[in-house]
Amino acid sequence: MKKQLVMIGNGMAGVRAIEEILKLNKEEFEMTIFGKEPYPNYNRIQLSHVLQGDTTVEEIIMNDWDWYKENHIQLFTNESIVKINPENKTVESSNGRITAYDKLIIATGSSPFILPVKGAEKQGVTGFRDIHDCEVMIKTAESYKKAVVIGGGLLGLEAARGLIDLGMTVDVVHLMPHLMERQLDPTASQMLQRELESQGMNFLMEKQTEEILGEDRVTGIRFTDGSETAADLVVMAVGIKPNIEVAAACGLEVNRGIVVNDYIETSIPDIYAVGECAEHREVTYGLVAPLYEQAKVLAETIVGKRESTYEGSITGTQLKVSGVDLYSAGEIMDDPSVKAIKVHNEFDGIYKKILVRDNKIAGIVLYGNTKDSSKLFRMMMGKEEITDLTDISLLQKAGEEGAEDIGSIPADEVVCGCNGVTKGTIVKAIQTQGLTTLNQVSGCTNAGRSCGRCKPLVNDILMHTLGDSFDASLAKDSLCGCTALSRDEVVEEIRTKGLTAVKEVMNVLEWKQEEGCSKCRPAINYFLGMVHMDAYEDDRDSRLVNEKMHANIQKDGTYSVVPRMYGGVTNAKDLMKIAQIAEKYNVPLVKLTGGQRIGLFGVKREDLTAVWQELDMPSGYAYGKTLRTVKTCVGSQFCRFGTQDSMSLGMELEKKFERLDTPHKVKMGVSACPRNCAESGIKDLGYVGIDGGWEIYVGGNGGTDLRAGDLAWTVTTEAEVMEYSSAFLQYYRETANYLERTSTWLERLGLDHVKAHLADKNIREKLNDRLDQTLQRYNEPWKQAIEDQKVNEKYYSTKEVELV
Ligand SMILES: Cc1cc2nc3c(=O)[nH]c(=O)nc-3n(C[C@H](O)[C@H](O)[C@H](O)COP(=O)(O)OP(=O)(O)OC[C@H]3O[C@@H](n4cnc5c(N)ncnc54)[C@H](O)[C@@H]3O)c2cc1C
Ligand SMILES: NC(=O)c1ccc[n+]([C@@H]2O[C@H](COP(=O)([O-])OP(=O)(O)OC[C@H]3O[C@@H](n4cnc5c(N)ncnc54)[C@H](O)[C@@H]3O)[C@@H](O)[C@H]2O)c1
Ligand code: SF4
Ligand code: FES
Repeated sequence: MKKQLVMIGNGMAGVRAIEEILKLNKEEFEMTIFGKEPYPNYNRIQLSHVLQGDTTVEEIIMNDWDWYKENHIQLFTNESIVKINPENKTVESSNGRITAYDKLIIATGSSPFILPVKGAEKQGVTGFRDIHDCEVMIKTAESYKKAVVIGGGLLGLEAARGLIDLGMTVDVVHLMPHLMERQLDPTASQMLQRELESQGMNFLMEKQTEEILGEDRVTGIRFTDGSETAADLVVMAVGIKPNIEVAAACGLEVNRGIVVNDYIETSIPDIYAVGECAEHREVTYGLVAPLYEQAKVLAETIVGKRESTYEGSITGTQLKVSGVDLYSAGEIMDDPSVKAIKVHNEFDGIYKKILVRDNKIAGIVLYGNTKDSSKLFRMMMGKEEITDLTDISLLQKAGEEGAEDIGSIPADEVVCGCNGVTKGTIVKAIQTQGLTTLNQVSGCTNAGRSCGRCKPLVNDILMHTLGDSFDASLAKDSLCGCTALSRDEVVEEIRTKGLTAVKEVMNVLEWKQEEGCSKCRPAINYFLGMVHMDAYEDDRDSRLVNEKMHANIQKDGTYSVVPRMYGGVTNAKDLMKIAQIAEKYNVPLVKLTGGQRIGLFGVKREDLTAVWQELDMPSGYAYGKTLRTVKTCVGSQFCRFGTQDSMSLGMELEKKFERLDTPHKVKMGVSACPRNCAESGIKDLGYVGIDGGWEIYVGGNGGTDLRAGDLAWTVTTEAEVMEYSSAFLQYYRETANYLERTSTWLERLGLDHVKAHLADKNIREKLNDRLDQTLQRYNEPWKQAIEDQKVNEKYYSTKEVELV
């Protein structure tokens, strides 16, 4: 009979230990896992990205329900273990279920530390630890405006960034004079604070919370100095405490965590503790890298190998906030026992500090450029002598950029810090197992499976190792958790099997979830339209919510109305009409948008159809994955510098491409001279007039991932502008991942590749033809709502609309 292995906790460290055990011996145990949360194993680290709106809960599931079935693991979710009985080797669950074990792993993780202040139990006070907390914050942000995050550590700052992204105003309350004082020295900390302030965070430093104010629900916070701040939501991010209660109650030796030895054994035979709940050599850890090391050792211990021991870890930290690049490891503070090598370039916002003791690196703090982090960490961990190195070779010149030279990275350098995976391991896996995609490399080596920061580098190693045989188009990432098929495979199946409807695609291609998810439904609808061109009937209900409504939902549940104004040009008649409607419907805000349009903000859902009917103007698609706006300068018609007629080209472009579905939003700019008043350099397609023609720039982006467009073509006529633009857009439509901007798409395929492909006149013509055919299928969306009562009722009556 197989031995019974029971695990308490279904989190990151515990399930990693199970994976390691399965790798060593699939047959030895019958496994049962109890998890307090109602989900299969998910990537807790990515909750910050869920909150920041970069990913969804579905996408962060690491081992789905099928994985447990396939590995014959009995999983009880929503069921906590309340008691361990070491005498008769059983555990008891919150449902009263008694389960016997031969070996028991405790992997209960930690809970957020909630400050024991008056009012901490009020509604609107939460920690940030699990999917539920994340959902509470997202929901709160729908109806409330002001959040206060207590704690300026890693978690607090990532939470604050997410809450800003959700539209809330955020105060971060911090006890100490400097943020992240355990990871950064004051210089780096101040640089971080300045950056975060520029992103909209407000800091209340050196404040100690005394009381959470409000009746049932929080309304504010009072500090010990008597000052107060208002709050609709309070997120406590002041550290964590290991979950040790059940372990302590059964007589296990506990301190801050459950005490384990170098084999990850507790004080009672056949009971083990791993992860944040475990304490090893008086240290508990709160990052996955050391926990995964523990998991590996534990697996060997449990299968009786007992070869490796866990010796403790030094950890490196990074913050997952876009626009912030920082890294720290080891010691951080200058003191008489260490010498520091520092580079501080205030112009480029770069700070690098290495602390050296006895000619060996003792600590690293990097801000603004963390390219050297792996190299320095390896040197620190290997206790390398640095006597022969110059300061410059240790710390590359601040601000020095350039592509990573993959060939020069030594094989033993750790590429994925979370999972301790070296370049050598990745290269070997690619070569020996014939891997061709990032997903496969992650699956085999674990690299990239946790915080995800190393993924670009792992991908570069993949490309470098495969050399000429690397084919970007083959690089396979599955479309979403509902299918193992990649984007390209789904598109191919649509073409070859002649699939014509979203549901049909999901049925025929055996989607794991019958209804799909918010990631795949809009993508499939887009692919179907792209493949079948004018023959496809759009599935409106599969679209993202703003597209489904043909209006952007605002944070208070009202909508915006942005009529089309070709090239940003309007006239007195339209302006009067807009003004009258704004007055008639009490529109609270009339504002010029960044794309030179007039937006009416705060329109009630039930007024939308009437507003559009009275406007009698085309929709500006300010909400869509489509051409948004073509921004133009006044150009040769009025400006004395203008060499070309930018307004007329802008209007022509906008009239041609309006309503076209694209993988992501597309913006254009037309400037009539290189002074570039229409900011053509940061548009997906930007045009700059020069003597005798136009320069066409592609792949620019003025948003979060700022990118200057690349000059792709210089042409002489407007007809050529239209031909190249159509070809470029259609090639992007046909090859980009859904929700991939032209900037990332272009970086992925490479400018040279795109230019070479479109250099062929024949190819350009075919792309133009397919785009023209597709354009024939679009109608003015508001006309349909105005004319069709059913559509009007379905989407614009005051009944709740199901959000995708
Ligand atoms: C928002 C956020 C961002 C993070 N970002 C990073 C990062 O960038 N890098 C990094 O390295 N780390 C990060 N971390 C920390 C990392 O997620 C944790 O270190 C890791 O998840 C700990 O794994 P664990 O298995 O010990 O605990 P957990 O993942 O918390 O798993 C423990 C599980 O046990 C369950 N449980 C507890 N008691 C019982 C019981 N009695 N019965 C049954 N089940 C029980 C819990 O509900 C939980 O599901 C982050 C954490 C958060 C919250
Ligand atoms: N990027 C990452 O690696 C990452 C991201 C999120 C969370 N985490 C992990 O999650 C865990 C929890 O993170 P955390 O930031 O809560 O813990 P933490 O202990 O790292 O930081 C807590 C911060 O709160 C401050 N603080 C303490 N009491 C306070 C008070 N009364 N008022 C104001 N500030 C106070 C502390 O000075 C400290 O800077 C940690 O283990 C962390 O490593 C890691
Ligand atoms: S880009 Fe040149 S032509 Fe256009 S408005 Fe500016 S200065 Fe005038
Ligand atoms: S460094 Fe975090 S997943 Fe690789």
